[in-house]
Formats: sequence, structure tokens, C-alpha cells
Amino acid sequence: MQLLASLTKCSTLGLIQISTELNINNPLASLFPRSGTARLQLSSNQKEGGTPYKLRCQVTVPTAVPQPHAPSGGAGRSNQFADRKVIRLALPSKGRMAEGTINLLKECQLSVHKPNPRQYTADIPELDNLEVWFQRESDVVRKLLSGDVDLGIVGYDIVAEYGQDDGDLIIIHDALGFGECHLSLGIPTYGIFENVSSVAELAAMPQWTADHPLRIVTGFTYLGNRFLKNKGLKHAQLSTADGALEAAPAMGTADAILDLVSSGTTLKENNLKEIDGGRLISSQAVFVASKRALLERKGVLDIAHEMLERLEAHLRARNQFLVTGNMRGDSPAEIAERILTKTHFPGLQGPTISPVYTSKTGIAKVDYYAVALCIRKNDLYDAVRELRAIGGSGVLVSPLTYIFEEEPRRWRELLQNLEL
Ligand SMILES: Nc1ncnc2c1ncn2[C@@H]1O[C@H](COP(=O)(O)OP(=O)(O)OP(=O)(O)O)[C@@H](O)[C@H]1O
Ligand SMILES: O=P(O)(O)OC[C@H]1O[C@H](OP(=O)(O)OP(=O)(O)O)[C@H](O)[C@@H]1O
Repeated sequence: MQLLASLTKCSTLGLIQISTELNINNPLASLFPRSGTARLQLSSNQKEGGTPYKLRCQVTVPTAVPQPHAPSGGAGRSNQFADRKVIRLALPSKGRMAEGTINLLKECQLSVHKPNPRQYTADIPELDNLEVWFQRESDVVRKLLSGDVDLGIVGYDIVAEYGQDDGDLIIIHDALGFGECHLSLGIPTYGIFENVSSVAELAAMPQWTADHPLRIVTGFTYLGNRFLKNKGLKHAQLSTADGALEAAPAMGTADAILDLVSSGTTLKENNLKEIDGGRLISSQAVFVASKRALLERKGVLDIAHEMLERLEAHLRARNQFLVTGNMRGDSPAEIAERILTKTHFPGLQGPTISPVYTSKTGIAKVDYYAVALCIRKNDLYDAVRELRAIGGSGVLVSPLTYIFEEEPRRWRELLQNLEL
């Protein structure tokens, strides 16, 4: 296909003009954006001995139509990938995710040591040959895809938006337990939207036409475009803004927003609401890697393994208490049976039961046993009640720091995913 194209800024603010020349027998339809206008001019070109006819086509496109973020995968991969020996972990440089990440790593006994607060690098003394790079969240994902970093911690929303389903991104841990939110459509609670309670109803509103589409402002154009397509929202148009999106409908600059929601307070305070079918994704912080780095750079898989073990052990323990109590009984087996049949709390694999030796008469003797159980924090009071009901006393409750399993499920899944 012969296609000559040039782009010129038009004098009219907010428009760009695209001029193209192309063979008359080429399909034109794909060149016309839905909201642009085209001017066609047919001319003979025989004197130059080239293609007999040329069709000159000018397309005018509103610049406000947002394009998805430029893909940054395969083609943009850094050619220094193979030369680099040091392993790189990218962490969010600012905001709530930065704080949450540093705190989580600290709780896993991985201290991020930043020699100079004004620099963007750090190290983690517990992990050899690892360099930490602090980056904006979108850049964490871009740099994973370009091969400039190997591992990262970032919100899943950002992986989904900037990763654009690139097969090189692999999520090692999908629930790090902070930065929980969801990406959702928010529409006004008032005016023409007052009785709208689902995306289907929104799409069916007669107000939206090709000339007057539903205007949605968002920072998530990739996910937003996919959502519009999936939901059949034909007459809808996305625009972008970096913050304070919730103000746009009241200002009249958009009809709806597509933004992150956590408690829902910001939506509510701006007279906006979520509707059925309007939730795009749920998100929280994730541990993510470049598949290529895991497979090809020496040491990346080992570091991923160690970090995953520590994260899993800590996150499992975080929701549990260690509960110990004394119980009279004839034998450990008899006590175990009482716990397993008469309570809802068997512990991790089952209760740990050990004899308690007393020596009132000078001779060691076993009258009762100590029972140790891991109990979910939410179940604590029910568990204490049930233990008491079967003869438990002197119940002690202590926090748990780590629970190391034989091998984390997510590690097995990672190896499977990598076909190792
Ligand atoms: N209300 C929220 N509650 C919990 N997590 C959130 C919330 N809003 C956003 N997040 C998570 O935190 C990430 C960063 O959002 P945040 O609004 O803090 O950005 P930021 O780092 O301050 O950048 P910016 O200044 O560009 O807004 C989001 O990508 C998302 O994963
Ligand atoms: O449902 P809520 O708990 O009210 O949280 C939602 C708000 O949190 C985020 O903004 P953030 O506070 O990070 O400020 P930002 O707009 O500057 O990103 C998000 O963009 C929403 O505005």
C-alpha cells in the first residue's frame, strides 16, 4: 500500500489536520475517525508515469479524542538488557503506594536503605545484587516492559492500564493488602441521571448521539476504551485529566467520570454515584515481574522467590493470632478429638498439644495440657468462647509475625506459568 501522510497543526485551536495521498483502490474507511471530517480530491497522475489516479484526502480530527497510552513493550525493549548484571526492583516514588510499599517490605524484614533522600536509588541489604529504583507508578510498568527493571511493586490498576495485556508482565503476588480500590464509572445523582441505575440504562438514554456523545473524563484511557466497547456504549467519548475528576460533572466539562473509588466518600461528596455494571476492575498493590527477566537474567528468579516467601509468610500471619490455653484431659489424643469435633477452630494443620508437668507432691505429673492454635483475628472471640466451653482456661493471645508454609502456592503457580 502506498500511503503518504503528513500532520499539520491547524490554526483552529483543538484540531489537527491530517493530509494523506493514497492509491485509489485502497480501503479508505479505516482512515476516517468517527468524529473527524474528511475532504476528498481526485486527481490524474498519468504524466508522472506513476499510479494513474490519486485521491487526496484531508481529515480533521478533534485533538481532545484521547489515544490509549503508547504501548511500551517488545519494540521498545532496551538493548542494554543483556549487558546488565545487577537486578533492579522498581518501587513507587511518591504517594500512598510508596509509603505502603516501604512499610510492607520493612514488615518482611527487607529494609529499603536510601543513602541519599534526593536520589532515586536504594538497596536492600538482605538481598544481594539488587538495586531499588524509585519511579512514578506508570513508569514502573513501562520500565518493566522496556527491560530496564526486572521486578516491581505497584497498584494492579496501573499494571492493567499501562501494561495493556502485554504477555511479558507476570504477577507474582496479586494481593499485597494495601492500596485497595476499584475503578468505576461515576455519574451524577441529579438531573437526567437521577433515575439511572445501570450501565444498560445509561447506554439507552436518548440524549447520547454521534454529535452529542456521553462525555467521560478519566486517567484510564486503555481500560476505559475497552469498557465502552464491551458495554456497547456507542455514543460515548473519553477525555483525560490528571486529578480532581469528581469536579468535572458539576463544572460541566464532562457528564461522567471513570476513576478510582475506595470508601466512596469523594463520589458522594461530589453528588456522584456508582451504577450496576459500572465497575471495571478491583485493585490493590501487586508484586509484578518481567517474564523475560525471570527467565533470562541470572538471579532474578531467586530474588523473586525470596521476596515471595517473605511476603507470603508475613501476609498470612498478619490476619492471625496465636492462641494458647490449658485444658484438663486424659491424653493429647483425647484433647485433640475434643477440639476437632466440638469447635470450629482446628488451627493450621491441627492443634498443637503438649503436656504441662506439675509437681505438687515432688513427683512430676501431667494433669492437663497446653493447646496452641492459629486463629483468624476476626474469629478470636468465638474461638475463645468455644475453647472455654470444652474446658479451656488461662487463654493467652499473641500476635503472629510470620507463617512459613512448606512452599507457597503462588511460587508453584509462578513456576508453572514460566513452564519451569
Ligand atoms: N482512594 C484510594 N484508596 C486506596 N488506594 C488508592 C486510592 N486511590 C488510588 N489508590 C491506589 O494508589 C495509587 C496511586 O494513587 P494516588 O492517587 O495516590 O496517586 P499519586 O501517587 O498521589 O499520584 P497523583 O499525584 O498523580 O494522583 C493508585 O494507582 C491506586 O492503585
Ligand atoms: O473513595 P474514596 O475513598 O473517597 O477515594 C477516592 C479518591 O481517591 C483517589 O484520589 P486521591 O485521594 O489519591 O487524590 P488524587 O485525586 O489527587 O489522586 C481517587 O482518585 C479518588 O478521587
